Amino acid sequence: MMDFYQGQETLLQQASRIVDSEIVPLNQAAGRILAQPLIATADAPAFDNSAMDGYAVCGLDCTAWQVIGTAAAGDTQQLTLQHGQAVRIYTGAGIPNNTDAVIMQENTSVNGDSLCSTRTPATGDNIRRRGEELKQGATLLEKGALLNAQAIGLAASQGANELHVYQKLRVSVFTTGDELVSGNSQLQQHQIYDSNRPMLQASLSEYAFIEIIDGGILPDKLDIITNTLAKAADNSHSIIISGGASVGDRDLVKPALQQLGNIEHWKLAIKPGKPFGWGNIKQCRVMLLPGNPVASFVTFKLLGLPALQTAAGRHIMQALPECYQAKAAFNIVPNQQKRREFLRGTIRFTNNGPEVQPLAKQGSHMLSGCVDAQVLIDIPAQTDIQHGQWVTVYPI
Ligand SMILES: Nc1nc2c(c(=O)[nH]1)N[C@H]1C(S)=C(S)[C@@H](COP(=O)(O)OP(=O)(O)OC[C@H]3O[C@@H](n4cnc5c(N)ncnc54)[C@H](O)[C@@H]3O)O[C@H]1N2
Ligand code: MOO
Repeated sequence: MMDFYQGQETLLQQASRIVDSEIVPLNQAAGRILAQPLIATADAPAFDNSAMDGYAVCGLDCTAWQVIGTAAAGDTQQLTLQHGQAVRIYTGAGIPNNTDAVIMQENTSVNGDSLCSTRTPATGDNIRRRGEELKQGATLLEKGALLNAQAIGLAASQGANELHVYQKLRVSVFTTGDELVSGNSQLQQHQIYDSNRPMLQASLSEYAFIEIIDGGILPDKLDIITNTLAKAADNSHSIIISGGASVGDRDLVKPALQQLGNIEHWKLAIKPGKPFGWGNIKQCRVMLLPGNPVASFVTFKLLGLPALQTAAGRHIMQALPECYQAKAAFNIVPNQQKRREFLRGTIRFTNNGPEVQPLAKQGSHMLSGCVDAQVLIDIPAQTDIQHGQWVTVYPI
C-alpha cells in the first residue's frame, strides 16, 4: 500500500488546474486566489515622509534651529528648509527639501520659534525613504496567492480597486449509502443520519474560492451513482464523494468511476482512511473518501482539501497542510500498527514547548472523539513513540 506522503504528493502533482480567471472588485476579492501577479504601480513609500511626530531640521552641526512652519500628514505643499531652520512635522507628513533628520518631539525643547535637541541627531533619523519598502515594478503578490486580509490591504495600498482572480472552483459533494438519512427525516431501523455531507460542506464553506454544490445522498445502486456522477462531472471542477469506497459488494463508487473515467489510485497506508482514492471523469477530478466519518474528515483535511486548493490555483507548497513539531506526552511501545496513523489529539503549551496528547475514542466511526481535537498526530507505521519524543502534528 502506498504511504500517505507519497500519496499526497502524487495526488497534488496530478491535480492540474482547470479553472478560468475573472476580474472582481477589491471588496469582493477576500479569500479568492490571484490569477496574475500583482505588480507595484508606485514606490512604497511613495514619498519621503516622517516616521515620528517631531521636527524636521536642516544642519546637524547647529545647536538650535528656527521653526519656520508646520508639515502635517496630507498637506500637499512641499516645504524647503535652509541651514539652521526646522519645521514642526507629524508622522506621515512629506519631508521638506534639505531635511537632514527628524528629531522626535520627546527629544526637543522649544522656546518661542527656537528649537533645541536634547540628543544629537544623525543623518536620516526618523525619515521613511521613498521606495525603501518596495520599488515600482516589484511583485507585490505572486500568482496563486490567497487573498487574505493583509494581501487585500497591500493591494489597496497601491490603489488597486479590482483584482484578477481564478473563478471559484465548483465542488460537488455527495455521500452514498442506503443506510443514510438526512437530518430532516425519520430514522427506520438500522438507518443513520448522514454526518459526512454536512461536515464536508461546513469545512468547504470556509473557503471563498470554492463554490459548493450539494449533491445529496446517493443510494447503493450502480446505475444511479453512475448517472449522477456523470452529470455532476459536466457541472463541476471536482467531485467529493464519501462512502462506498471500500471492498464490499455495495461499495459501488469505484465501479462507477471506472465506467465513467479512470481511477488514478486507490488505497493508502493510513489509519483512518485506508480506502481513500482518486480518479477523473473527463476534466473533473473525483476524490473517494471513506464512509467512516473520522476517516472521511481526516482524509479530507490532509488530502482532499490540499488537492482542491491546487485545482483552484494555489501552489502546491501553499496548499499542503501546515504542521509543526510537538513533544509526545504518551508512549506507543511497541507500535505494531502497519499503517501510518493520524491520532486526534490536544496540545498543551508548556515551558518545554508544545506537548501533545491523544484523545480517548480513536475509532474511525467516533466523531465525538474528534470534536475536541486540535491536531492530528502523525504516528509513522511500526515506529515506537517514546514519551518526550518530537512528533509531527497537523492543526485542524
Ligand atoms: N473487508 C473490509 N472491510 C472494510 C475495509 C477493508 O479493508 N476490508 N476497510 C474498512 C475501512 S478502513 C473503512 S474506513 C471503511 C470504509 O468503507 P467505505 O468507504 O466503503 O464506507 P461505507 O462502507 O459506505 O461506510 C463505512 C461506515 O461509515 C458509515 N457511514 C458511511 N457514510 C456515512 C455518512 N455520510 N455519515 C455517517 N456515517 C456514514 C457507514 O454506515 C459504515 O458504518 O470500510 C471498512 N471495511
Ligand atoms: O480507514 Mo478506516 O477508517 O481505518 O476505519
